[in-house]
Amino acid sequence: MAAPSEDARKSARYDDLEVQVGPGGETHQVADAQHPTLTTQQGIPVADDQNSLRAGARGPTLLEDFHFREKMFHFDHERIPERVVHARGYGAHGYFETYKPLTDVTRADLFQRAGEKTPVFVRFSTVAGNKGSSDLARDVRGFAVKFYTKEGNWDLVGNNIPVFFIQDAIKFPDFVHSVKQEPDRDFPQAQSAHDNFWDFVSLSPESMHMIMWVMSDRAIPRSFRTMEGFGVHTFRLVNAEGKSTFVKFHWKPKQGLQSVVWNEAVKINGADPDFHRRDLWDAIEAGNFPEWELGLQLFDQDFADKFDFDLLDATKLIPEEILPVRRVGRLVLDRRVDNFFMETEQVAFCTQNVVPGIDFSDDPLLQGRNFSYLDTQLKRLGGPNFTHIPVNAPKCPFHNFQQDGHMAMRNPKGRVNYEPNSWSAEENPREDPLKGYRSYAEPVSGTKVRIRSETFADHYSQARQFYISQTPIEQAHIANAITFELSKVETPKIRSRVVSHLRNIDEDLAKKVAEGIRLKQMPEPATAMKPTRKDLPASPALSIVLNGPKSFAGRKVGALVTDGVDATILAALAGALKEEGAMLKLVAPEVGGVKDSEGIWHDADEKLEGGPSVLFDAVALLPSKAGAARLVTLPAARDFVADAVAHRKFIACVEAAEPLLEKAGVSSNVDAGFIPLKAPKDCKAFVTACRKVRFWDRVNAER
Ligand code: HEM
Repeated sequence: MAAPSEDARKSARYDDLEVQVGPGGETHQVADAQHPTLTTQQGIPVADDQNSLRAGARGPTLLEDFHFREKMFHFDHERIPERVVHARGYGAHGYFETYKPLTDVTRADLFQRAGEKTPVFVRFSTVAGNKGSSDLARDVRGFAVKFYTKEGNWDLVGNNIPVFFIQDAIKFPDFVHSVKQEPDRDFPQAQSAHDNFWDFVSLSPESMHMIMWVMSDRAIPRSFRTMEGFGVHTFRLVNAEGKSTFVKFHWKPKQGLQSVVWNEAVKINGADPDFHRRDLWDAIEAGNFPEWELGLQLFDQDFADKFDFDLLDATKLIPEEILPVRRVGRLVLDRRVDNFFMETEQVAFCTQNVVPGIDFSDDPLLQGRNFSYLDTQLKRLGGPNFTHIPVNAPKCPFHNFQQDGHMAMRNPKGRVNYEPNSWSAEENPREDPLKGYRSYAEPVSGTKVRIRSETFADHYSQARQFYISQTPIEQAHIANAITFELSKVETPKIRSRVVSHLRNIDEDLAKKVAEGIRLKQMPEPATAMKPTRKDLPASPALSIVLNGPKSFAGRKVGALVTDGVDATILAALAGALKEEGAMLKLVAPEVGGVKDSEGIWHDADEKLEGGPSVLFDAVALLPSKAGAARLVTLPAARDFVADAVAHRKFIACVEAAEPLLEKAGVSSNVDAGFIPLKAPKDCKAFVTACRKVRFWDRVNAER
């Protein structure tokens, strides 16, 4: 039998595409003017990427097939360890612009000139879940910013919550073990609603302030774009004269604060587990660049001495009403990554990456973090040279004598690799006492002890202050969240112990939770090292609802449409949203789209079953009469409406949608959150109403 020819290919057409097929029917696409030649990693041109080299068309694969070997070897080694915490994240590039020089408080180069733009890379993340977990987990969000300044990289590795669970870094492994999946069963994934977490919490009263925050809507943000960020610890700024000023860092979103409600979060996780990353990607692609202002709370030792709490304790914050936040610049994210792995996955933040003019405090949590990040990245990124990866490399000139190690890409040039030396060489850097980093000369002395300072012992006062600073709906959400989580805890003693701590925070909250989990007997309040201070006033800055957006810009309306949708209303709605800077997404029974009342075709953005109302900030019900008759037969259409009502969204509806409202069991529920669209001009009123984001006054709506 004649040997089969490798050239025996025929032309074939798959609808719009012309290809070649081999004798086995496999598709071949060949290099041409638009498509460069495929090569191996060694640059060798590849003739056939569909078939391995075999002894005969049906024979065994040959060991000499270097192309197959290289391709499979590389694939086999694609994975690297995920981060031990904050594994799931999403990043983007942008810049930071300084408003005014801050020479009075810091010599940090990026703060020296008004209008100076410093490139940044930002990575947002959840903490507990694995890399493939859902975005809307109830969790803290990481908010890590790498500033590529002219005097080196400064990493502000923060969170969207200004306090933390623990006071001393030595508890971090225990805390993280407790919140991640339980070790014997490896579940639950990305959830704190389980025994181990609440067991740890119930035995760690220092976590109570943070618990109030993570059980609040802060832990289920609508978008990375609508959350604040915080450096958490007290840091130091140091000016050219060596004077130190303490600082707390804040990021204030220009988009305003906005969160989802829990029932919505649960459903978003099913409908679109990538909700937050898609949102950031879409916003940047649409030119809708998210912005935050950098805020500083600046204070000196006198303020610290007079303040009610220890500024070295990361479970405490300074209310903005006591110490206003000075806004000093803006962060704009205007460029998505080119490649997720190269940038977002390989970026390595570290609290120890500080530049001249920025320094640490003795916060024992911060001190421990300073050790942890480099250590973990050595393992995660496989060697000490991860600063050679472009996303981690400084963008200013840099020179040192560090060399070799796995994957070294830029050893010093020339003969010199040590100093002092007597060579004059191409690359021969020297230290610079004037420009170089100098640690703040803080006098330090003390007895070597393992002891927690008594100044860290008040665990409840600020937890209470946070709770009383919330609006009633937000307080209800906190009570519901704790009730939900404790209902997943199987051990009754743990549930009861948590309530014993809540009694030290707010009796009414403790009662609501106790009733919610149907506790047989109310526990005594937990022994408190320091009694709860009830005189701390509410801080309105801590509420999300009181700090919502000023406009509907950057938000999305989901319009439920069918064939025959009123063309003038649809056009008016699109126009009003565009004017506001918001987006319109069409949801239709089929993804192919609908024909409007004037016979014009509109492609749909989502098929109804894949585009539930939880994905949108507000909805519009725009079916034709015949369309509504069809929608009432579709469960997904009824859920679309019922969920929008339950989640207290603004709902615009044409008259023809009435049967759908009725079928969803909500027609009797009509309130001022429903905006009838009788004429095109009503669309503007709808968009104006949407600026409030939610119609919180809807009675008994939430499920
Ligand atoms: C003792 C306490 C802490 C320790 C030991 C610790 C340790 C770690 C470790 C090992 C990572 C993974 C880093 C990597 O693989 O690149 C990480 C990530 C992170 N940590 Fe912490 N952490 C602590 C507390 C905190 C606190 C209080 C914050 C917020 C202020 C925070 C914010 C972050 C963020 C945002 C990331 C993700 C960085 C990224 O996006 O790559 N951590 N932390």
